[in-house]
Amino acid sequence: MQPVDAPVRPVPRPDAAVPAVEVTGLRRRYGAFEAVRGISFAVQPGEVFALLGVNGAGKTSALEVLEGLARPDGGTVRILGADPHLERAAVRPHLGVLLQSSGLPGDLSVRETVSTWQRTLTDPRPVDEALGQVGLTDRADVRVRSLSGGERRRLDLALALLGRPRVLVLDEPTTGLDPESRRAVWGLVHEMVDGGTAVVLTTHHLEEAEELADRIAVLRAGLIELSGTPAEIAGTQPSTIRFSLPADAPALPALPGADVVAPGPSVDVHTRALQADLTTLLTWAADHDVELGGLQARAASLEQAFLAVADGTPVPTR
Ligand SMILES: Nc1ncnc2c1ncn2[C@@H]1O[C@H](COP(=O)(O)OP(=O)(O)OP(=O)(O)O)[C@@H](O)[C@H]1O
Repeated sequence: MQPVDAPVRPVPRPDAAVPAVEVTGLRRRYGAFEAVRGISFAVQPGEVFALLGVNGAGKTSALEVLEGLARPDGGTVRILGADPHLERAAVRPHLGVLLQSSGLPGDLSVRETVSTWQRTLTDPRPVDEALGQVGLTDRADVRVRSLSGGERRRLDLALALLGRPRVLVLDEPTTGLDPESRRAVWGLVHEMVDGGTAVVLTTHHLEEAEELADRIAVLRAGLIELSGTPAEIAGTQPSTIRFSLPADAPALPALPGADVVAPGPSVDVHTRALQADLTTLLTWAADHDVELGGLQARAASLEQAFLAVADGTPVPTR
């Protein structure tokens, strides 16, 4: 077996046609329990890939293998063509990692923490630039233990970005951040991606996945249940037309294939033919001089698709 941290072949240059991240049939076990049960995906330079899933779905267990912190129990992981565990010395200079909890020493100041980290890197950003990026310039001389939770998270992110990584792995990057800081983090991720960095992230904020991710995989019990662009994933669920009817309205027209839920005057039509069914309803309403009160028509959201996977509702294959 190759010793950990042995000098190994360098990773390919940025212009090489190698996926930034390639995960094939990844499995991760804790004793008899298999937390990740054979997942595969690839992420290209300049792409953001989000792993979503309810608590315990296996996201962190998978990310720890990408980060080189754990070995797979099956399958392979390659970061820039190299094994992040066995070829750690080659991968590490190009990999930025934001763990779910970082455990930084509390008695160092923010500046000392960044300077210490900087010494382990080959081409780090200057400390002031790193602190400015995450809005911690004014907190540079404060001890880490005195930072708020959100400030500490931003320091974690500064450390992840410090080495100008080609691959960035972010485990719940904005948990605990206020809405303004969250937007600032999104801006930083966009900047990194524009510079060609590949990003793999997990989040419980679906609007974050919608904002950042080019592609998403939804994990359930260690398996990828659904994957695609945010729009493709949302599109696995029916759209909804919602309105209310006056008491004397005639019977609704037939809407073949739609699910019509009308517990009283309010009506929900769940449909995979939004435009056709909306046209039928509007024509019917005009013909019968009926007003569709509070009419709304909306495509399904990522949240609906996510909840359907979490509930174990079968997702139609496309
Ligand atoms: N060290 C461990 N020993 C035993 N089981 C573990 C260990 N770490 C994680 N697990 C289990 O593996 C499963 C997946 O955990 P993991 O932390 O990967 O989930 P997750 O999707 O990241 O969840 P969360 O959203 O809560 O962070 C869970 O059932 C968890 O209890």
